[in-house]
Amino acid sequence: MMNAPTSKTFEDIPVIDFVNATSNDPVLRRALADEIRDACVNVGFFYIMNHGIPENTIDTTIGAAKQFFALPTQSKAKLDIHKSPNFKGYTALLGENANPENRGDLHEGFDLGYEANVPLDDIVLRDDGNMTGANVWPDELPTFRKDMLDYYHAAIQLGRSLFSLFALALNLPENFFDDKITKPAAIMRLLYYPPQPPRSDEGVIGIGAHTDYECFTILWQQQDIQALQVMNANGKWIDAVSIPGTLVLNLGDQFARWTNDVFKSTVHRAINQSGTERYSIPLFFGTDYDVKLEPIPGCTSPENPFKYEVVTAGEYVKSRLEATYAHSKETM
Ligand SMILES: O=C(O)CCC(=O)C(=O)O
Ligand SMILES: [Fe+2]
Repeated sequence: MMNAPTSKTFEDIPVIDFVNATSNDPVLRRALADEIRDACVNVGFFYIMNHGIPENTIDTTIGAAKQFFALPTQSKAKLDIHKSPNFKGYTALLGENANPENRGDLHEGFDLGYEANVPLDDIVLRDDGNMTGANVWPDELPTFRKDMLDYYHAAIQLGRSLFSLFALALNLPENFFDDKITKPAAIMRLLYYPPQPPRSDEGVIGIGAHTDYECFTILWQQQDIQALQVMNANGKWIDAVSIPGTLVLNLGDQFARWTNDVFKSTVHRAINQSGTERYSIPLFFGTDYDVKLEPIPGCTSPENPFKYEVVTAGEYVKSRLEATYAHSKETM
C-alpha cells in the first residue's frame, strides 16, 4: 500500500461540475482543469456532477448486477476469477483482501474488461495477451453482457475526456495522454456488500484500507448508504457521502508514481453497516500496457527528483493484482 500523505489535510471532498468538460471554449476547460488540479493535489478524490452517463444505463446495470449476485453459488463459482488468466470473473465473499492486515473483504465482486469484438467507434484495439483478454459471462442471464458493456463504454468515454483534463491540470498539452490510452486498459468491477453488524469481527470489513492501482477510478456508489471513507493527512476517516447524480473520482498509484506524487493516491475503505445490501461499480482506468511510467514533464525538479523506479504501467498493475488475489488462491 502506498501511504503517501496528502500535502494539506482536507475535511470535505470537492464536488466538481463537469458541464464544461467538452466545451469548445478553452477558458472554460482551463477553469475546470484548475478545479481538478486542486482536488488532485490536495485530496485525491472528487465528485463529478454532470458526468454524462445516462441514469437509465446505470439503473439497468445495477439491476443486472443484483440478478448476478443473486445467482446460486455454483453458477458464480463457474466464473471464478482464479480460473481466468487475466483477472476476469467472480470473486467470492472474502476472496479479496485489499489490506494485508485484514482477513478478507466482506464483498463479492465481478470483473470485466474491454472486448475486442465489440468495436468502440474511434479505437483500434489489439489483444496484447496481457490482461486485455476474454471476459467470462453467466449463461443464466442472457442480457447481462450487453448491460455491462453499455455502462462500460459510457464510462470509457468519460474516462478518455478525463485524461485530457488531467493533462491540462498538469499543464501539459491536452492530447498528452492520447497515444498512451489507445487500448482502454479499464477494468470494471461490480461489488456487492452484505450488511455487517455495527460491532463486527476485527479484520473483516467491506473493503479494507487501500489505494487503487491504476491512474484513476470512476466509482458509482449506491445512494442513501454511507460506507465509503477516505483518509485525510491526519489519519482521520472522512465520509464520502453518497450525493445523488454524481460519480466519485479517485486517483490511483499509477498516476501518483507517474506524477512523482504531485497527484495523490489516497487511502480509502468501505464498511457497510447500513443494515441493507450495498452495490457499487468502480471502473479502474489505466494506460496502455507498455507505457513507461517515466517522470512527467513539470513533476520533477533538481530539488524534487523522481522517487520511483521506472516500470511499465501494465506490469505494475499486474503485479499489484497478483498480490491481491494471492491470498485466496490456495483455497481454489
Ligand atoms: O465500494 C466502494 O465504495 C469502494 C470500492 C473500492 O475502493 C475498490 O474497489 O477499490
Ligand atoms: Fe478502491
